[in-house]
Amino acid sequence: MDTDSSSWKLAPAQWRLLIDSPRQRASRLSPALEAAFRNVLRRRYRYSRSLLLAAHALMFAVSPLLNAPLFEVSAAATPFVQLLELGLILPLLLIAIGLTLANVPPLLQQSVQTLAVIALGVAELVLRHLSLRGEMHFPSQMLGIVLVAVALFGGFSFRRIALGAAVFVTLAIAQEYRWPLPGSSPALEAYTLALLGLIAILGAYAIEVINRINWLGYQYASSLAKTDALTGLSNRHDFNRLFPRLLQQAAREQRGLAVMLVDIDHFKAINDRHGHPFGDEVLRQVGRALSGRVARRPMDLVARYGGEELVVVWYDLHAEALPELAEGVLEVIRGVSLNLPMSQEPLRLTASGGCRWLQPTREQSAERLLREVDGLLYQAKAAGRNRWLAPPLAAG
Ligand SMILES: Nc1nc2c(ncn2[C@@H]2O[C@H](COP(=O)(O)OP(=O)(O)OP(=O)(O)O)[C@@H](O)[C@H]2O)c(=O)[nH]1
Repeated sequence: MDTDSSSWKLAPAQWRLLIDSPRQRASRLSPALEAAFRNVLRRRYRYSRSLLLAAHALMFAVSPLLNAPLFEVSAAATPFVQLLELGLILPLLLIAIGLTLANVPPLLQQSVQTLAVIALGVAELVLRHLSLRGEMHFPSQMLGIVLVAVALFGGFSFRRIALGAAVFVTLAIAQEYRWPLPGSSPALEAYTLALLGLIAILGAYAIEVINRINWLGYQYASSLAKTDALTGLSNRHDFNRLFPRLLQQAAREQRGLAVMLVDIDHFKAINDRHGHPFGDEVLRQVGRALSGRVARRPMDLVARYGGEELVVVWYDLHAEALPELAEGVLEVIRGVSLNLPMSQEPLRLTASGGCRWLQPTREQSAERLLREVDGLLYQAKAAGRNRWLAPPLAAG
């Protein structure tokens, strides 16, 4: 389940704000959001980065065939060039490709890939250096092409690309001036390299902004799909998705868990006497009061189960803690402060609940558990409302 998202879960309106803010779209988000965004990019670029590395690996693998006829490597430089291509860069690229496709920690994957790309850049500079010293032919444009390819298909952050490109292009231009090729213009080489460097940097920036907008849009849409528009709590759909997974996780980890169904008392009368919009406002205020006040831990759930019915789940809970927490939920609802529309008298709001603590087994059915808790809620209503009921040991 997406429990890792709990530290950066935002309400739909907050995502909307981020989408509407040009600054947030284009530059960095808060550290937690930025880390989540980067994680997604890392996964998304896994294959394109592998293909990029594979294309270069192929280039280096066939290089022994091309060194003499195409690059015209001198006899003296051949052993060194072959060692660089086959002994150093090719193995590093192959390891980086292997790690990309294997299931290893993302940090290790990323570090090796970054190392492979840096080594690739250094190799290109060395080959061009040999070319400037008359040991082989290796056009300076090759450096720019590799840089653009890495910037567009590598999925590296814009900042890294900008820094890497600046260093790479500066070094490349410096050597063009330091060892100018007879008959060629270092200024023209520098111009081409600088232009390709600029394309790489601007391309990486544009891609990052587009990715960021897409990611924010996806987060906005998915938070809308999970949130009840009136109360701002999770909706039934999201609850139905998460609750069975939570039961399974509790069974796996042998954790206790409690579930409570809560129903606002005499809500029909509130609607009938004071109008549907006022009923809506009551639900809105109940949602606002509950969110962030009850079941606040990352794995807990608070959702609108239906009409004026809510559901709360506490994960990793001891049985003895339930009475106080269940009473706390009813107390938060009692504390909702609203004046009646006509008389301006304070509304007296109460709710009833049915709850149960359990340590689930793998066979535990979510539906059966909810039916059982619903039965207790029904009994709490029948017993006079404004109370919660649980199976005998923890009854309140
Ligand atoms: N304003 C408003 N009312 C809703 C909404 N969803 C459900 N309701 C109303 O909630 C009321 C629920 O009433 P009942 O299920 O009969 O129960 P009750 O009046 O709360 O009585 P008890 O549950 O027995 O205490 C119905 O009148 C529904 O129309 C909503 O989104 N907004």
